[in-house]
Amino acid sequence: MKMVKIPTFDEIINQDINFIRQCYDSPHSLECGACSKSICVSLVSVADFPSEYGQFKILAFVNSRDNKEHIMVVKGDIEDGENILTRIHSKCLTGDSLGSKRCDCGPQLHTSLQLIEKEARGILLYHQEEGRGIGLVNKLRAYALQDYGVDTLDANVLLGFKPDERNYEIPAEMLKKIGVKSVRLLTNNPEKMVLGDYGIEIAERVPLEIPPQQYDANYLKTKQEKFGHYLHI
Ligand SMILES: Nc1nc2c(ncn2[C@@H]2O[C@H](COP(=O)(O)OP(=O)(O)OP(=O)(O)O)[C@@H](O)[C@H]2O)c(=O)[nH]1
Ligand SMILES: [Zn+2]
Repeated sequence: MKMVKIPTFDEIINQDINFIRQCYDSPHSLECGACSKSICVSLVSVADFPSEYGQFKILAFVNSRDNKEHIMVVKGDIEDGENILTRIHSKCLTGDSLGSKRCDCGPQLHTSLQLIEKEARGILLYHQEEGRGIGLVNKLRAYALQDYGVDTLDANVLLGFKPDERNYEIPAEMLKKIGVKSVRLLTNNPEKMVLGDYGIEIAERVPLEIPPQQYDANYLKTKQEKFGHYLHI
């Protein structure tokens, strides 16, 4: 067997991306005793990520609170950290991976990656908040309630949750970690504009509207009417 020297992860992270070199200087470890913030993230791997949308880098992070894993797909030179086309995509196993027609998540994910590729620069951050933060099983229970005519907001409440349990602290920390200062955020969701409160400037909101289809029309209508999403339907 031909022997090759396998670098350490520190070396891998440092070797070819300048912006990552800067952020990896962070002294904070996974158990972040050193950090005064309520949470911080560590960048733990970077690898090439060729996909059907183009050539990207894929970055892996873990957070200091519960060691949960987070990923980010990065395109192009983002070293200046300014005005970066960014999508914070909340996990949706059913829509992202199984082709669900109950929601617009799958098409939003694919469109985001296409737009980032077209611009030759940008970030897709995959936010580990399945079902608006209630988890997969509870989302599927919410679906069952919706099958009896309850809308997505009321279904969450009937299950004992807030209408939306997500927050954007970890995404903001991940973006700061790689030197991002301002973003052009791909979203229709006014709640995501809170990113500004966590120290990431939102230079612009870029709409990401997917036309309603047979099975997601009510879901999108509820997003517009009850969650205040900027949708034109
Ligand atoms: N609780 C619950 N979550 C859902 C339901 N349908 C989709 N989701 C989740 O909703 C999340 C997407 O959030 P949305 O509020 O639809 O949209 P958004 O990502 O906040 O807004 P955009 O940035 O405009 O896409 C994903 O995590 C999905 O898994 C549902 O009926 N109930
Ligand atoms: Zn979805």
